[in-house]
Order: sequence, then structure tokens, then C-alpha cells
Amino acid sequence: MSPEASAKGTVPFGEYRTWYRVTGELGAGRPAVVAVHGGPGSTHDYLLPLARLAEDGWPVVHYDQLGNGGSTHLPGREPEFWTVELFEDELANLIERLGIADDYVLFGQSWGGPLCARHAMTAPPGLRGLVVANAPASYPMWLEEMARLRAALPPEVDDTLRRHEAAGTYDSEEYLAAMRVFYDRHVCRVTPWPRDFLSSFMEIYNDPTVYYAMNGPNEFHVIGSLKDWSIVGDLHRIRTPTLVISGRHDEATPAVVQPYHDEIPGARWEIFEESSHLPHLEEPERFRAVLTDFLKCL
Ligand SMILES: N=C(O)[C@@H]1CCCN1
Repeated sequence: MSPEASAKGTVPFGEYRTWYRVTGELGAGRPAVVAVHGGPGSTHDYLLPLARLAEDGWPVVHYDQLGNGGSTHLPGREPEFWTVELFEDELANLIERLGIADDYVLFGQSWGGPLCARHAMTAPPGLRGLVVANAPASYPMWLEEMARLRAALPPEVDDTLRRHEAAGTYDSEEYLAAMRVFYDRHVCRVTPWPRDFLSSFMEIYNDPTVYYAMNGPNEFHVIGSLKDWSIVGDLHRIRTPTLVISGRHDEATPAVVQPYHDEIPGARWEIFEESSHLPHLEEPERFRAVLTDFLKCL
């Protein structure tokens, strides 16, 4: 079980509200670790195990990005509204509103990785460290790797996926069953799926506005506005101590993650051999050791 929150609430973000929770005490000596979830259009729930860092003295901030979870929902908002810049502004706003801009670390998972990388490129003086976990640096590269991973699925699975993608029947039982084969291999190898992951998974589809607009119907059929987006070639601007994390069986394959290691000066890369997209859930003890070792060096 993750430790109880010490505070929960919302901060104004323009005319909207961003929901957050704090575990531990902000400003008590160690930088706040800000957990930035993926999707976009997911929620903080699957990253809740990071709250245990507070037991070692690092306060942890979780938040739900605009559009999902406890933050303002905007169903039916035009797809063009949902931009990378919007979520960059929301993250910067949250950091300022919580008073942690002088001393914080970013933990960006999946889509949260490039979002945090973009934030780090602005060289905020109070950013002490950056963790890029299971993250794409280029969506075109992501899609190339998705095609390779799908080709390695049992032949009838990819055939089923293609047939329903051509028909647009993403909510058919047959498509969802085939999708699960991919997810059990490359998203979460723990069965049954942990409750925290299930919570975020269901939240995505309870209000798919953001996920569908920017990503698409699932992790491997990325047809949203991010499908051509890349930060490859810009990552060299980051001067923050950086830890890169991925899983050996991760949908964020080594090829997808490689630019973070190649371009960010001094970046250290840890690959979790028994994990896919969620090492913090698939190898929790090793994950905690790797992360706390990194944080102790900041
Ligand atoms: N869940 C996520 O954030 C991933 C990133 C690339 C496709 N979806």
C-alpha cells in the first residue's frame, strides 16, 4: 500500500483546476519529486507507488493533467486545444503554485518523459534532477517500433488488430482481446494487473478526450496529434542530472529510448530486465533502489 497523502487539493490553472496530492513534507530539506504521468490523458494512480519515496525523506507530488482524474474535464473540447505547450504550462504552473520551484526533481513516465524533458530544456534553476522513464523521444520512431513489436505477436493477433483498425471498431471485444495480448507483453507483465494501474487504465476510457485527441485509441495505434512529434535533436540542451529508465520488454523499446541517453550529457540508463512499461510495478524493489540511489546523488 502507498502511504497516505499529507495534502490534497487543486490549484488554479487559468480558468481550470489541476488536482494534486502531496506525500511527505514539502520544503523539509529534500527536493520534491514531481510524478508526471503518461497518456496524455491518463492519471496519477498508476504512479502512486512512488509515494513511498516519502518514507526516505523525499516529498512526492502527484497530479492529474488537465482533462482527466481530479482535474478539470473538458469532454468534446476541440482536438486542437490539447497541445504539448498546454501541458508544459500546466506543469510549470503547478510547480510555482506549490512553492517548490527552488528545489524539485521531475519523474516523467511515458508521455510524461518528453513533457519533463521539454521543461528541463528551459533550464529552470531549481530543477535538481530529471528521470525519464519508459519514454518516447520521437513518435515516428515509436510507431516504427510498434510495427516491429506487433509483427512479433502471434499472427492472428496482429491480423485481428489490423482488421478492426481498418473498420474503426476499436471498442469491439475481439479488438480489445487482441490489444490485451500486446499489453500483457509490453505494458504490464504483472497479472492480474495491479489496482493502481487498473485505475488509470479505466480513467483513460472513462474520459478518452485527451488520449484520443493526442495519442489515439491505445498504445500501439497512435493516430492522434502527437503522431509526428519528436524532440530528437533538442535533448542536448538539457544540463540537469538525468536518469533514463526502461524495461527490456517495454513498448518503449531501447531504440525509442536511445536518444535520451545519446543526447543528454551524462545521462545514466537503467534497463529493468524483467519489466516492460511499468518497472515501478513489475520490479518494485529494484526500481526503488535505483531511483533512491539516483536521488541521493543530487
Ligand atoms: N502512454 C503513453 O504515454 C505512451 C507514450 C507513447 C504512446 N503512449
